[in-house]
Amino acid sequence: MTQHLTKPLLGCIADDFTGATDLANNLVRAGMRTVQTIGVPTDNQPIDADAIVVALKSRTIPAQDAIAQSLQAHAWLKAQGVEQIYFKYCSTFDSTPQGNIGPVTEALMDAMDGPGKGFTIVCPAFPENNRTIFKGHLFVGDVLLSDSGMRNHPLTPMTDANLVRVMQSQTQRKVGLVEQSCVSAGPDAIRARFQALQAEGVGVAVVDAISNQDLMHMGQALADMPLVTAGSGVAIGLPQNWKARGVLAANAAADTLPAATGYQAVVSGSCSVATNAQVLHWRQAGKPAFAVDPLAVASGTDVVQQALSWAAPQLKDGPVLIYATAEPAAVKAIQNQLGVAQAGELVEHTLSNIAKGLVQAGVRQLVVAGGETSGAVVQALDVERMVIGPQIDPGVPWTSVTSKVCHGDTVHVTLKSGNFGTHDFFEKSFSLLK
Ligand SMILES: Nc1ncnc2c1ncn2[C@@H]1O[C@H](COP(=O)(O)OP(=O)(O)OP(=O)(O)O)[C@@H](O)[C@H]1O
Ligand SMILES: O=C(O)[C@@H](O)C(=O)CO
Repeated sequence: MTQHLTKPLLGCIADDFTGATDLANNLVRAGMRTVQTIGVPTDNQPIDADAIVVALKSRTIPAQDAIAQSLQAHAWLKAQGVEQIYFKYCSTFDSTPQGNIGPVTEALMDAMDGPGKGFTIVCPAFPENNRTIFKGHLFVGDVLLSDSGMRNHPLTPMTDANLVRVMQSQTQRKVGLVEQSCVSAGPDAIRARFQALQAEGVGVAVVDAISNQDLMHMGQALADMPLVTAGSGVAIGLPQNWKARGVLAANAAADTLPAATGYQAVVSGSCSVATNAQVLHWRQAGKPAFAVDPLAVASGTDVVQQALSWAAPQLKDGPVLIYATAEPAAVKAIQNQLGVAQAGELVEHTLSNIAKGLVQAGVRQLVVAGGETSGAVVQALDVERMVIGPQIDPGVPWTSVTSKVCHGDTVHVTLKSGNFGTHDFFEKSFSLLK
């Protein structure tokens, strides 16, 4: 008997791994059966899902490489038959003056065909996680992006909150703005504004959003846009379009994972404000924690072995934390000695080897903090796909993976974006799996 597969409707390209699970989480919660792949699959086997998220690690690599990988993902998704492409970046618009958000957006726009190909939006808003956009300015909680902890990010310091200006500095296309007063007026007003902007020669519109209601309005106005570029928030407004057309069944959130087994560990390479608070909370509770010193690694000490030998005898007693997380001044001092990219890579390499060793030692519930760190860890675990499970905090679900480093066993993994999660996130994650 021929098996009937549903053709995927939405194809997503995420520029980091935590961002990919964040997006997949929002799609699953909005009723789309979602599959997340690690990198671009090497075969063209049809995937039975409503949405596919291809997770790349392209946020901070050279722009030309990010473009090449994103175009490859785009071609693969198109071959799967998706109707709409979604380029997912960070809710804090993490990028450098060289990109990669602008260059990748332009390359994807060039690759589009059909009506609407010359126009797209930019919208990192995610109100549930306190990322809002007003008059083109991105707020993190109560402060402008440029006054938030993001100004000290180790790889992508964000020092300008004006998204029109930031995006314009990364793209040849003219950037315009759809203000919140228009967004709150509803989908017709937004569509009219899109047309007016296009008539003025605008190719990319930053769209304000301060609430989920704004995102739902925007979602309707995006129904026919072939390429959407956004954080994960905009995704909550898209499924309604397919539901209205009767091509998306009402799925109860498909977030059931197999039962969790094995030891528990946290590996943290994020230096964001929220992660620093989470590490502090863990340490202040007297729970086992091992600090990775990047300078020791650089001087040739086998820190991976040290960390694994430290962890081995205590894994049976409960979760352990291994972290390189540090406050901005300490990170700066390390970067001054090692170089920014070199320090980042060194720490990612160390933490991913530690994560691999922990899984080989029997860890089957693993919390990873930090987008770049998560990318390195998931690659080290040799994983092809992630199944999305229940949400721990907005933007962060548990997932389950099949890892080749433990002979195909199931490992429960959560990839926590740097600035997501409450201060007790690590403890809460494990209690949720029980
Ligand atoms: N002590 C340290 N000194 C220098 N660099 C560090 C240190 N600890 C971590 N790093 C590097 O800082 C970078 C942190 O980026 P990562 O994406 O993992 O976290 P994040 O930016 O907080 O998360 P997200 O991208 O999800 O917001 C990584 O490249 C990591 O290797
Ligand atoms: O959008 C966010 O903030 C996250 O999904 C992310 O991309 C962090 O790396």
